[in-house]
Amino acid sequence: MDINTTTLTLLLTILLLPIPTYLIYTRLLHPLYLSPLRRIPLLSPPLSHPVPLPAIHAAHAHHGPIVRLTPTTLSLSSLSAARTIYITRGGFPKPRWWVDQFITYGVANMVSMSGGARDKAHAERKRSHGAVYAKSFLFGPGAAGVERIAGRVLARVRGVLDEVVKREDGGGKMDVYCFNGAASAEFAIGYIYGDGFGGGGKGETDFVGDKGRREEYYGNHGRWLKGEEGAAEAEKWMEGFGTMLREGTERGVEDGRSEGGVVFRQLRSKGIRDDDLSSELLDHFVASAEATRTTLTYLEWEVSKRPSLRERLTEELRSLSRREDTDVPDFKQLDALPLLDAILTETLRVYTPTPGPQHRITPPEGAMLEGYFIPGGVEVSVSLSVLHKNPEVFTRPDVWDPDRWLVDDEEKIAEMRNWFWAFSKGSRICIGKDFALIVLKFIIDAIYSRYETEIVEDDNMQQEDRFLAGPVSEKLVLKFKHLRR
Ligand code: HEM
Repeated sequence: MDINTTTLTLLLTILLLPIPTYLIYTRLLHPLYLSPLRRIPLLSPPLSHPVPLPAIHAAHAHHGPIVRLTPTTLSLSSLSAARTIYITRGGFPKPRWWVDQFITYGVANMVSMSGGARDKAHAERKRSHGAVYAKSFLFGPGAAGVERIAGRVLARVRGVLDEVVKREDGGGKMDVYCFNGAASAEFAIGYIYGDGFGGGGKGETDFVGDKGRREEYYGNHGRWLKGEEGAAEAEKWMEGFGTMLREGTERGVEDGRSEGGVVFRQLRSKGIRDDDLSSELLDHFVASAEATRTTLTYLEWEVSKRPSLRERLTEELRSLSRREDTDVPDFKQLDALPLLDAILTETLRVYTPTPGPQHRITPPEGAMLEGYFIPGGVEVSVSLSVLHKNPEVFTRPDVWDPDRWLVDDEEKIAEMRNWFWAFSKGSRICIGKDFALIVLKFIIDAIYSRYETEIVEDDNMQQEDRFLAGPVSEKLVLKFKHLRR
């Protein structure tokens, strides 16, 4: 060995030695002997972040209510841990890497704020929405506006479905995934931005009637949410779309053509303007356009497999009183229908639109979880579908069975409701929960009070493993047939 080779070997050893040392320390010594979390079972073999949802389910089935998914991140599955993490004293904040993914226009909106007991900005932003999404408003002072939007949107939904049924070539067949999104998106546009949109005129949205328009929107929406190739351009497109809606609404208000949507007016009254306003409103719109289409699509899929359940649902829907001019049902009655509510709740339980980990970080003073002291700054989460598939609470948890919500046992129903977290709970509870539920019920009524549905194509209907989890195929083809009145 000459001097050059020796020097080179020495140099390489000095340079490369830290790598195995680092790996041995972080993968072996620290997690096994030094970490304050070392007594908590560690997923084996260790997977890297993010851990697939099926592996999280399996880890809890094997190790119980607390498990280390990676040496430094914890998953929990008990109701008491969920309450500590998300509810008690405002819950824990979200980690920075997580909220940063939801920033649009370079400004933090409600979703992209950390939250938790110390984040006054999040609490303030949530308060600035006032009561506009609360059930007491939607069913009280806001009811006339909701009914007006329902009359317009549902007439279009029925119009498109009637066309589909009549069409000789298609024989009643339609891919409903995108269409479902369009129907709920139109409700959201009306409520958030106002009646000036969705009329089908120039510059308006008409997602229900205009297939090209909704496909253009959902193409960008999907690429952006999934972070796929082209995500940066898609984000720009989405921001342009949000600005177009916000500025169009402002112009409509200025020249007296529109009074602006309920949410737009509320946020403007709190001084929220420009990109800040665009960002907040766009976020609500995206939430409406995504989570509701997942729910509607799985609901239609399950109902289409069960003709006798569909008959029960139709009978229930046909018992409603309706407005003669618009056919919109009385929505207090609609909201109180037991079978409809059971079918919707069961769909949200089994096919939770956000089934995976709801990431949080322990506060600086640390916290007790499942009998362990967890120091501050540790990433913890509960996966909503892990709560929803607890076999001790939900018998045969993977089976979609709406009748489980109709048993004559108040205690059992209360227990299941406690474990039902589709909209999360605590300070980060979905602000659009009651709006989403009534919109979904309106659309289900527009379909199943008039049509029966049959499955034509349902390949790859399993949920994607991502935060907003629709069907892998992004497609469900149904055949619609008119029911006799
Ligand atoms: C089936 C429909 C829906 C489901 C299952 C759903 C579910 C959720 C969940 C689980 C969260 C908590 C997320 C987290 O903590 O990171 C959330 C938050 C949120 N949702 Fe929804 N959502 C739905 C529809 C809607 C609609 C229609 C809107 C608006 C009109 C909306 C607006 C929001 C907003 C703004 C937040 C953030 C709240 C906060 O940061 O405090 N969602 N939603």
